[in-house]
Amino acid sequence: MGIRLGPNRYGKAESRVVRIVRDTPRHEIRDLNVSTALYGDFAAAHTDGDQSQVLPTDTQKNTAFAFAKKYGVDSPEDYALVLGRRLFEATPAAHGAMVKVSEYAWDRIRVDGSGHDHAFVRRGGEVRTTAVHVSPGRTSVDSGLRELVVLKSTGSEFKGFLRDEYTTLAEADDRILATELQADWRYSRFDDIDWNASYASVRAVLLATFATTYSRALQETLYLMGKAVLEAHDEIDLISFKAPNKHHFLVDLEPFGLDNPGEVFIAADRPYGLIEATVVRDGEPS
Ligand SMILES: O=c1[nH]c(=O)c2[nH]c(=O)[nH]c2[nH]1
Repeated sequence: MGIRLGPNRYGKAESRVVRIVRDTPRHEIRDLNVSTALYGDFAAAHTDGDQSQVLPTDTQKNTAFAFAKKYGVDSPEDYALVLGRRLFEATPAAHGAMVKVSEYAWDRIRVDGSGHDHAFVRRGGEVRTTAVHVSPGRTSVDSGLRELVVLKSTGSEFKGFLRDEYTTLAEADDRILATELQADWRYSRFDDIDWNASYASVRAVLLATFATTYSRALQETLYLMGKAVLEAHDEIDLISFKAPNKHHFLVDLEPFGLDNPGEVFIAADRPYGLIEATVVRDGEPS
């Protein structure tokens, strides 16, 4: 029985690239975690110890830093596209290059009512992401966010569910709905997109929809959020969610002679329901 090399790729993971724009006293900061990978005809490196076609991961890392200087970081997407194209073109054996970027946001520290020129505080909350794939047939851009933690203290129920002999869950007419949202959306085109504006708008649509729609289940809320994004953004044809249901259980305060009409909860960290869904524009492959 023969043995052969299966799928493989290689690259530099998690280069922490911080770009400061300091052309004026008012500095700007972009803080990125960059991972690159190449795939293609790299069999000889695995089977013959032949590195002649291997662009070192060290070079990939160097390019990530050099391009932050050379081209700046207008958006994670623009940066990932130019980096991905370069790595692909620099490596004849490559069939494709992938660049993944997570961006950590910083806000200006407010002093006497205005934002400081060069002192920043890391914004809590979500991480912005993009994944760019460069290959001869197709370039794709998937952007998204992670760790967007949201909660609504009413406007959510869960009832009418299937029951069997192991079901103990009580129907909930009015519960807390909370999740730590992961969303990834796919751009159908990428030549004329204002990436930063598109990100800000998708985020705003997700939050507004979460806030203003009544929830009969997290599944319904995810679907409504995805639908709202696709309705508002014709440049996006698919959005996927991964949403842990961060359960909040009402605490029984009766032993202490206290009532508890939806006021005191225990936030359970695990286990959690994990709801995943993709919302797709009609006619698009999912
Ligand atoms: O929104 C919910 N969806 C479920 O599928 C589910 N299952 C469960 O126990 N609680 C919930 N809540």
